[in-house]
Amino acid sequence: MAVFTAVSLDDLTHWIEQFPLGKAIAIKGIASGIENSNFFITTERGEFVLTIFENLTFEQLPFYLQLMRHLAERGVLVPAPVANAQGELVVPLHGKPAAIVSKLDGTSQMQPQPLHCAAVGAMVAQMHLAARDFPLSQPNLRGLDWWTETTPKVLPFLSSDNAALLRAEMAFQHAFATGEAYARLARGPVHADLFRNNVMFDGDRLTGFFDFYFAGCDTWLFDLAVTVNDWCIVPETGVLDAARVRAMLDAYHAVRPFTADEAASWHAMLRAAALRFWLSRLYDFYLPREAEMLTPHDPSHFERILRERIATPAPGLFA
Ligand SMILES: Nc1ncnc2c1ncn2[C@@H]1O[C@H](COP(=O)(O)OP(=O)(O)O)[C@@H](O)[C@H]1O
Ligand SMILES: N[C@@H](CCOP(=O)(O)O)C(=O)O
Repeated sequence: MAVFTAVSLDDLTHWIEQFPLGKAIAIKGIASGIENSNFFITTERGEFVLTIFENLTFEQLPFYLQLMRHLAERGVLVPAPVANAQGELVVPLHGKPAAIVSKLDGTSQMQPQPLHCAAVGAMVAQMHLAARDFPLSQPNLRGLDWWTETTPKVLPFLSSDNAALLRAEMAFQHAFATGEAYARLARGPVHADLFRNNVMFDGDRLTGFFDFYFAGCDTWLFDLAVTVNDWCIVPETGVLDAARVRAMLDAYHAVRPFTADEAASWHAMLRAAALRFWLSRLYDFYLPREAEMLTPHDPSHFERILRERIATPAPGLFA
């Protein structure tokens, strides 16, 4: 259950007066999610999602909310934040930062077919292009610096085999990230956590990307590698499914053509994306935060994916 901060209809009734949404009619806690307290709310103007941020601060939030607004204004399917009468997107509720965004239709597609992967690939490319002129900047807070900081914290908990894998992969990724091809990769604001549970489909129609709270500036290729590593695999083994990978990459390429540097970096980037989530899952598993109320995600899933990516040549980025 992921409502860490309770909000009653009474609380909402007063608080919502500052938004142009009419009267509050209903509020319902959302059980899924691990970071924040989320609610579906119904007002005279329709249905929205209210989020109370349990870990992010008032200073950190404008990047995420402004990015969502920027993308929504450019036709990328993402929840549009609602500003209050003062034009603020983040407002305190029960002493914590809170925001209201539009509700996306549909549900997550947890058994994607190539057509779903193609829709996601095309929208990822549109999102990258639409964010090029986004004026705010924030690094990917789960990037190489965080991996470097986190590695010594989790190493004591690992088997010698896994410790060796982590050390070796960190060395490989440091070398990759300081190389010449890497420096030339296109970059900008990216979602950085575009798993199946952060995308909505209404039937086969993509209705939007959400949960932008790991977004930051990083390479576009990293964003795509994170997405492929969740959408285009055989879940039990982590092996890439050729048809889904092809569908996603070709759809992305049709909107924003890949470069030769990206093609040369693709294999290392798939490994980087696997390492990123292996590390965060190890960290959440062995060093859980106090407020954590859900069973942490299984770290061995991304250990398997990382080993598989290291062992197997990557499919070509483009023909
Ligand atoms: N804008 C939205 N439109 C529709 N449903 C949403 C929206 N935002 C969140 N949800 C629902 O709330 C759930 C939890 O949201 P999520 O952002 O994943 O939480 P957390 O950040 O706590 O992990 C999602 O699985 C989804 O069902
Ligand atoms: N996608 C990450 C964890 C972040 O969870 P989310 O539900 O907020 O996307 C993982 O699978 O480790």
